[in-house]
Amino acid sequence: MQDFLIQTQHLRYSYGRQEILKGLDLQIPKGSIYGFLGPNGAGKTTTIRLLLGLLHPTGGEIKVFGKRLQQNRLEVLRQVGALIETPSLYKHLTARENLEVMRRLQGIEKNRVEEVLEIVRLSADADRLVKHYSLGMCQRLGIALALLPNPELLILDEPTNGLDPSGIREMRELLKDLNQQHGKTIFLSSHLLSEIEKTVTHLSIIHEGKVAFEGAIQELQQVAIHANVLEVEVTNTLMAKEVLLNNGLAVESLGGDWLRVAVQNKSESAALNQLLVEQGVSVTGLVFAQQSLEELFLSMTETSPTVGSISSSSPILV
Ligand SMILES: Nc1ncnc2c1ncn2[C@@H]1O[C@H](COP(=O)(O)OP(=O)(O)OP(=O)(O)O)[C@@H](O)[C@H]1O
Repeated sequence: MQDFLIQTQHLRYSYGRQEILKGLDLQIPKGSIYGFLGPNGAGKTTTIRLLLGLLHPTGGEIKVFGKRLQQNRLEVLRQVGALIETPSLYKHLTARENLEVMRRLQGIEKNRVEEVLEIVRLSADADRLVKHYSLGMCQRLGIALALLPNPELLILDEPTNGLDPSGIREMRELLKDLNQQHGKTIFLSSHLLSEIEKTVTHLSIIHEGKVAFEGAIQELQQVAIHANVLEVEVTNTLMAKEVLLNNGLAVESLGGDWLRVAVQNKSESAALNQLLVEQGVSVTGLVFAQQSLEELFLSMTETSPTVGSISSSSPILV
């Protein structure tokens, strides 16, 4: 049976009357790099605060390492390293001094400072003042601080937010290294699939307080492969739309003489063409388009799903 380091069941949270999480079910496999994805304001930081016991759920349950968080908070959180938004650092101290302060406070052995500096690749800059660090270096120092007690699980809130492309690349490499060489399970949030799709092994997508997708990245890629659309140019869009709708197809106007129709695969273009011609509509253009992962993510998190959106109720071509 798969071992999950974090499990939430029907997790609910409200700020006053605003219900942010409406029954969130998450399962984070041990050994994974798990991306927690959702648009701005979806409730990612709120979920992370709940996972760290900084907020209390209004409903549902959280288990970390198989134990109920509320009853075992201190014991459980000892094995969790976290970075929420930008790390709190002493800017007038060096990286080594920042780590040293935390090491002493937590009663950790001295050589751990050198180890974590090496892991986050800051050894060469360890004696520079943090106020001269780039944002990417500050983020890596934040991760080094979280790593001091050698936790099994890391929870990171948007660790690539605001980083330039080279900072994002360094962060990706660091996360993979932490996972593969140091055995850490990593839960990270992001609002951009493109930033994390090369890094994560698993992910979930939240939309309107619930999970719209959860699974391995390959499963999402499979969904995208099957999420095809046909773009059709016709002489009479009104009539074409009626024919397609009458045949149970999801149709969207693209402007001009073009319509977009959801299909299962390329071979269905011929059937659609025939259907329109038989009903007296001339087809002057047909383009088959496969959704990218990013388009799939956007369609899953749009307020009203469109033709390209994927759900078990997505219409399928005859
Ligand atoms: N302390 C608070 N009091 C009231 N509402 C809040 C508070 N914190 C967050 N919210 C609201 O809860 C919703 C979710 O916020 P949250 O920060 O969890 O989203 P997020 O997915 O992390 O977004 P972002 O990517 O923008 O950080 C938003 O509508 C936000 O305005």
